[in-house]
Formats: sequence, structure tokens, C-alpha cells
Amino acid sequence: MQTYLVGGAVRDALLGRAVKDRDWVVVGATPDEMLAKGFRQVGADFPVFLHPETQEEYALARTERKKGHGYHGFEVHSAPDVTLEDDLRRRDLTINAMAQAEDGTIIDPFGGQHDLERKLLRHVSPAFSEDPLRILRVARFAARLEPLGFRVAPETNELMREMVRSGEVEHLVPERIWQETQRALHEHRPDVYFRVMQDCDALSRLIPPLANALTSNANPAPLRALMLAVQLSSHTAVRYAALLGGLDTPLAVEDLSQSLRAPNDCQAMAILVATSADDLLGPATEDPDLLLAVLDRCDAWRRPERFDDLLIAIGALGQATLRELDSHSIKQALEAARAVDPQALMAEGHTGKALGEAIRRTRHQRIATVLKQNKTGNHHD
Ligand SMILES: Nc1ccn([C@@H]2O[C@H](COP(=O)(O)OP(=O)(O)OP(=O)(O)O)[C@@H](O)[C@H]2O)c(=O)n1
Repeated sequence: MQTYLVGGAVRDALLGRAVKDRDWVVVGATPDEMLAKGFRQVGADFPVFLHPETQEEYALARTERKKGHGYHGFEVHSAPDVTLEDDLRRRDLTINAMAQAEDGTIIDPFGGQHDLERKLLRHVSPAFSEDPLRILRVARFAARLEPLGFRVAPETNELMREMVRSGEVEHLVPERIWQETQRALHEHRPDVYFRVMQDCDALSRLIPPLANALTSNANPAPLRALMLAVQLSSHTAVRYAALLGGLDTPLAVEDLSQSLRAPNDCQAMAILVATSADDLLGPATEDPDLLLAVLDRCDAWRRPERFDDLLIAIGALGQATLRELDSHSIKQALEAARAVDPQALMAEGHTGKALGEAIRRTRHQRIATVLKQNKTGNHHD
């Protein structure tokens, strides 16, 4: 039996990037032999084992054939006579279809090294189209490797277009779409992820309003807002909300977020952006009534950190659409209003409904004072 390092670890080592996970392929072995060596079997669909010490994944060499639609429609064949090349052939991209033997030799039957030099994301074989998730993976690799000059090979883009035309992306499980999208939001160039999906028409199936925005504009605001948010925050919710929150009505943004299975914090942030961006980028810094209403609506009193994130997302959106956000003034007003002390108001004799009204009135006064000071302050500048 022989063991080879495969996939991302070989690719990343050749690119000079840090290797995160190491995956191994074992050729010429049976599950019983692996168990006898102390490996622990995991994964119900195909024979993958965990090394007793390193806990790294060792998969028996296998071939896969499409049976039905979507992610689970595969027939897996694994036997001691499946070769390393057979196993590499079923993989998505040539740069992911290389192996390294124990003596360091690179096994590269599909030109992965050449494509690393040419900086091409190119599919290994027509079997690429058996797994629609690969469209999102290619987009994600493009987002990651764009700074190094990588692009999608034209023939791979054409194949991805065909996959979209045939309706195969419709069978993608929403949870998997979110998983890839969430990872893409943390790559170097998340905007490239969405552009690659637009280029093969997948975006119009997965995020229609974003596809529309990208069609009508060469430098669309959602992608500019996304890239500004990437510079300003590492939070998924902020990046997600900057991208999608400005696209549509709060209700439509909510529907879209649910169909994408975005987690609650991302959904909430995008809906808040959709609901409050116009106010915060517009009259709220001049109008204490309006700012108080926005702060109430966002529950800024109990969730000040989330409100900070909201200001970052809306700030990104604002710059992308050439509208200014006076976040300094808003933050100061919030801070002053949050400092209102209910205990002190109770000591003054306010109780029940009257206490609630007193809190509100005092918050309003403080917000009005801060906004007025900032306005006159600005006039003196
Ligand atoms: N839909 C998929 C998923 C994975 N693979 C293959 O399985 C390997 C391991 O997959 P994974 O760990 O998901 O990705 P990595 O390539 O290691 O990339 P990352 O750095 O994003 O983890 C890939 O290199 C690729 O050869 C594939 O062909 N098709």
C-alpha cells in the first residue's frame, strides 16, 4: 500500500502558501487493513479514515460516478485496484489534482503545475460537471488567488455556463451555497467570487437581485460596498450586509437571506441596513426624532456592538454610493443617550409608564444636544 499527500496541501505548498489541512490518499489497501493499522473510519459515503496519531484524513483511492442530481447523487467505487491517477481524475481543478509521494516526487498527470505557472483555474475532465458545487468552489478559488493573477480558464467558464443552462445548479443544497459563500466572504477578493458566478450565469439563479445590479453597471455599488466592508471589518455579517443590504426592500432582503440560509446575525444585519441606510445616510444626523427612532428600531440600547457593525456596513454602502455617513456624530449621540440612568429618573419619582416616557424624553434631549453641538461645531470648522 502507498500513501500520497493530495489536493489543497500539494497546491498550496507549490504556491508557497501556508498549508492548513493535509489530506492523504491510500492506494492498494482495503478498509480492514486500515482498521488493523489503528485508523478510525469516518464518513458513511466513502472510505475515509483518521490517522491514529495525527488525526489527518486518509481516503482510500476511489472513483465516483454521477447517479442522480445534486451533491449526494454519486456512486463511489473504492478497491485496491483503483489507481492514484483514477483518484486524481475525479477531482475538480488541475491545480487540485496533484499528489506528492513520500519521497517528495510530485505526481501530476493533468498539468496542474503548468496551470499554476499559467495561473489558470482549469477543470480536470468533463466529469467536473457532475458536481454543481464546483462552480462555487472555482469562484472561491478565483477570489482567493486573484491577487496572484489567477483567472478561470475560458473552457472551464464555458463548461460552468453549460452546467447552469442545464439547470444543475438548481439542485444545490442551500446550506452548501451558504457554506461556500461564507468562506468566499473571507477570501482576499470576495467581489471576484460574485463576478465569476455572474460570468457563468450562476448568480442570476442564486442571488437574482445581485445579478441584476451587476448586469447594469460595470462598477456596481454592491461590490464596491463589499470591498470597503472587507477593509473595515472581519465580521461576516458586516460584509454580507454591505453587499446585499442596499439591494432591495427590507422584506426582499429578508426573503433572499432566508433562501440563502444566511445565519441569523447576517440576516438581521442585512435587514437593518435595508431598513436604516437611507435614514442614517440622510436626515438622521440632523433630526433627533428620526435618530431616536432609528436607534430604537435597531435596539442600539441593548446591542451597541451590533449597532457599531451596522454603522460600518452602512458607511461602506454610503461611500459606494457617494453618500456620507456621519458615524462620529451618531456614535456620540448614542453614547450620550445610553448614559441616561433609569435609577436616577426613578429617584426623581418617575414610575411605570411615566418612567418609560422620561427615559425617552431624556434620551431625545441628549441626542438633540449632541447633534446641535456637532452641527455648530462643523460650522466653525
Ligand atoms: N467538490 C469537490 C470538493 C473537493 N474536491 C477535491 O478534494 C480536495 C480537497 O477538498 P477540500 O478540502 O474541500 O479543498 P481544498 O482544495 O483543500 O481547499 P481549501 O484550501 O479551500 O480547503 C480538493 O483539492 C479537490 O481535489 C473536488 O474535486 N470536488
